Amino acid sequence: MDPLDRLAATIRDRRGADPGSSYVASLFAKGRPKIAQKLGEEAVETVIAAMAQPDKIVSEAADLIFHLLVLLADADVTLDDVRAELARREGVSGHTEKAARNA
Ligand SMILES: N=c1c2ncn([C@@H]3O[C@H](COP(=O)(O)OP(=O)(O)OP(=O)(O)O)[C@@H](O)[C@H]3O)c2ncn1[C@@H]1O[C@H](COP(=O)(O)O)[C@@H](O)[C@H]1O
Repeated sequence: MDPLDRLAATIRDRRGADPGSSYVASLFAKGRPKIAQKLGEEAVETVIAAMAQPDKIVSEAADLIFHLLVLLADADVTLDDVRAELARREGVSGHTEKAARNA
């Protein structure tokens, strides 16, 4: 199994686990606003790394993706849902999509 799918499955399995022994369960227990806040913080940290600390980009991107997976699980959205959306967009330039939206 792809490591991302494995991580997503682990995160799903943490629903209802003990928040004292699982960081993911502690995020679920705090609720979506806290999960969304953490995702935003990790996004900002990734941006800062990109601009000023390029050696930290990989680690910050991993934190970002991890917290995105927690948010997706909390919202009952699967990686396959996201893959399907990306596949739907495949081959459509962002410029073309924007022009169609604004027409
Ligand atoms: N990939 C990760 C992962 N990446 C980052 N983190 C944690 O995410 C947290 C966020 O970083 P911060 O510096 O913002 O943490 P913090 O200051 O403690 O957070 P707050 O006090 O602000 O809530 C840290 O505690 C990291 O350890 C992760 N925690 C867990 N995983 C994976 O999730 C699995 C399940 O984890 P548990 O639920 O803890 O068993 C693990 O086996 C790992 O595979």
